[in-house]
Amino acid sequence: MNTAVIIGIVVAVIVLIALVVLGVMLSRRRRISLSDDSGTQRPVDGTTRQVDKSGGYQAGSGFNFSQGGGGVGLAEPPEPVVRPGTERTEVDGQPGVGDDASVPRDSAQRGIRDVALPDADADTGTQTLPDDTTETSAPDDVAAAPSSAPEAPAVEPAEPEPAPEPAAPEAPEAPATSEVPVAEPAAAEPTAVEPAAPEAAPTAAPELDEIAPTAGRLGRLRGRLSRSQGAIGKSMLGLLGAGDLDEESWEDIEDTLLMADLGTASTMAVVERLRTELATSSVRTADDARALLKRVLVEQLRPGFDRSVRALPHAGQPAVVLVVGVNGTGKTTTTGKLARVLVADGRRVLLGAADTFRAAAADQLQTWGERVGAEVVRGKEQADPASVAFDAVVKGIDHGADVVMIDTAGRLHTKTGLMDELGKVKRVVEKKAPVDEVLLVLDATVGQNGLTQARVFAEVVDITGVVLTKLDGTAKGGIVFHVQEELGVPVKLVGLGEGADDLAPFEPEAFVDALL
Ligand SMILES: Nc1nc2c(ncn2[C@@H]2O[C@H](COP(=O)(O)OP(=O)(O)OP(=O)(O)O)[C@@H](O)[C@H]2O)c(=O)[nH]1
Repeated sequence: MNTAVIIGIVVAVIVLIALVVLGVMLSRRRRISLSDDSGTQRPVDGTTRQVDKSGGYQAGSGFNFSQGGGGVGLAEPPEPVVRPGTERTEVDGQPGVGDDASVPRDSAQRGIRDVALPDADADTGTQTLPDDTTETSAPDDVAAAPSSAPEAPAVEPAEPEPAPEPAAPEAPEAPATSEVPVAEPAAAEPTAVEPAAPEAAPTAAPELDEIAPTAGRLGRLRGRLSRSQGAIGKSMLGLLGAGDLDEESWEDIEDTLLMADLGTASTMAVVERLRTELATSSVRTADDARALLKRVLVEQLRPGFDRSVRALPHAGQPAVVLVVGVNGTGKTTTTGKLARVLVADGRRVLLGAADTFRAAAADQLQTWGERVGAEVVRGKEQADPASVAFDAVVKGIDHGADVVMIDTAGRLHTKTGLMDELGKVKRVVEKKAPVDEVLLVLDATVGQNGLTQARVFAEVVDITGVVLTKLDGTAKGGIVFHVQEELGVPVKLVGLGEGADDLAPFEPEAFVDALL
């Protein structure tokens, strides 16, 4: 073998080795960039922190957001949702005005015409809204069917014929000025949100609110629970601290819990645990009684539940949050309050005003959006809500929003047509993107009636979390126990006032602390 051949072989070997090394380096670099996109989250307590990529993170005792898309499950899976079955005819205590409760819930439902939507992928990136106002119009087939438009309600919305599922509205090319419609918040200063004005904004940027720190809100708002504090905490501690408990005292304890709306199952479970614990451990002081009661109540609140709100983007798409509930429970207010928290967390939020019955509802949401720097997609009055929700999600995807929150119209759970319409809103949205979170907003002051509502909503749209509002106005904070027990769905957020920052993540320990 001559020298030239040997040199040739050596060169070939070196080139081969170099190629292998290069290949390994390239594959490593690709792996890093792939897993790098969603790992940095900005907690809402004002610090910047790297978190694991498992989806959820704990921002101190602040709000806890996670990714949906099936990646984040419940730490403690809920028991199966209780289906109402024949109980759907239960209408005791329901509002009577215009109520169609006399229509049996299990009677044949009016059909919903399926109209083919464009392929989910086919129009991604091309669909835009017609103009900067972000107002969407009902698809032609909906607009052309005035019989489906409900009468403007005096007390409650009249039951409309469900409109046909809309085809995605054909939208003309958007003008260049609407290229960046989702405000980019200043993530570095989460408590004083300064989103950059969208390029399209023709007027001066609206004055943005300062957002109260989100960490430890439940603790700070504990005074708001004073009414429940008296009804549960003080009464129970008084009874437990009275020394040896005879049967009559145990009955008083039971009554106290029932009156605070814990519901029979939770009341029995709490009493049982207290009896067992008192038989085996000595409770001599008020502190002992408090510690025991706290332990038992916290356990009953299932601390293992995953209460994170699935509002983080995943797979390159925004999270989709649907907010549902009966009239006046606080859906719009909650949507606005939560948008504030998300914006403070550095998220791009887009709000969909799918309440097309009341123009005031969309205006209300628009005001919230302007105050926090979140864009609002709204429809014409009486437009098909499913169409508006669909448009909002399309726009959220097109413009790189992190989360699209859809505020739906209040509807009585006893109204078959309105409940069908809500089911349709979810189905239509899901043709574009999965709905990650369905938050049922329940007014805590209505007590047991809230449970009846919750059962029907759970059946129609598979709720994933409950927001209990107006806990500041009731002595019946025990409804939290009942809702979870009955639905197997976690209470994720609580409303503790009308103020923009009076929304807190629900934390069993802090909640029980506030009660005792
Ligand atoms: N005290 C108190 N009031 C609240 C709370 N949440 C909402 N509200 C008030 O409840 C009222 C109704 O709130 P909305 O957000 O308009 O309710 P909604 O469910 O969107 O109403 P509809 O769209 O008509 O169904 C408003 O006056 C809110 O300020 C809360 O946590 N505490």
